[in-house]
Amino acid sequence: MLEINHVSVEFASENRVLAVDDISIRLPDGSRTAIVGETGSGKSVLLLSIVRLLPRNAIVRGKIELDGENLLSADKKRLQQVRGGVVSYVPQGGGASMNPLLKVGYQVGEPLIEHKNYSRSQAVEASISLMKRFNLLNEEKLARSYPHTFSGGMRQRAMVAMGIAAGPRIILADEPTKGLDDKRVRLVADSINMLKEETLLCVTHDMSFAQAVSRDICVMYAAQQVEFGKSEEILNDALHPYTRDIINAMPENGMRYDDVGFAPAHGSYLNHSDGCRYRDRCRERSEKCVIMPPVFDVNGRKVRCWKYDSAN
Ligand SMILES: Nc1ncnc2c1ncn2[C@@H]1O[C@H](COP(=O)(O)OP(=O)(O)OP(=O)(O)O)[C@@H](O)[C@H]1O
Ligand code: NI
Repeated sequence: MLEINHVSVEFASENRVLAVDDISIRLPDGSRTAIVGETGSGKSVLLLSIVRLLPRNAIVRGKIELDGENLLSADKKRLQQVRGGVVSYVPQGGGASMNPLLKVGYQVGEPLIEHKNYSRSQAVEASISLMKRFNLLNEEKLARSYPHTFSGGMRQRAMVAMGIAAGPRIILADEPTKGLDDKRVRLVADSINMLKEETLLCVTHDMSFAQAVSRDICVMYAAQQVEFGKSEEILNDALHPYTRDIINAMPENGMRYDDVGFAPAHGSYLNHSDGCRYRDRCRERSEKCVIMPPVFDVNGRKVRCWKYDSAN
């Protein structure tokens, strides 16, 4: 079980930026959660905080517990064991983060050398069978090729294969479908859905992809969690006005994502005194929204919106 408990991340640059504001998500073993939200909402920073890969000017508060062990206080050696071995992180922009100078077979198998003491040739063997699991086709040849000979979609899938090579229990994937066409998005979704037992936490811009790979959805807006619940319920009946807006913006609903608008200027929300951050864009705002709403529980759904204040 991975538990993100009241986690906040602030960057101590000239202008302080609160990139993640008091996020709590429980990830029981085998759970599949998608984090959705627009550019700058703090999705990547949240994933990076779990594997402790944030730059040094980041101040992380709260707790991130792996079976009760707080990863925020783990030492370097322990983190090395956890990363790749227990929790694997598939970075954003799959292809771009592959090393252009190393053959794909070696790169995909590298976590096995690092965490399972495989020899180089054993690791390449294993990576070929992993790539077969992901139907990359011509896997032996691919293993001997350099990343630039892969298409974007193949690289993404090779990255996911690399992420699971050492058999981690928890997979964190950042935008594994970024820049891919619909067909390739489906291929990545299929690859991810082949993983049955692992816990998945996947960041995406794409609601349809979130629906395809997750059972729970966490919606982030301006560093906060605004809605959390079962994917099916959220897609059928979104409660937060922002969630509703992004669902209406799904291509099949005839609107483009960008039409929804943009998040407020970053760093402008270091405190809660400005009220609900979605207020200016919200079609359902009321006088109460000048006060920051807390997270309300609506039949198991968590929603940060005054509309669901049962004291009303
Ligand atoms: N090293 C850093 N120093 C200062 N601010 C940062 C740093 N890294 C990220 N931020 C800020 O933190 C906020 C959240 O960024 P983050 O990358 O998590 O957004 P995101 O939701 O992943 O967006 P995208 O969908 O574009 O990937 C942004 O305002 C960003 O500018
Ligand atoms: Ni990101």
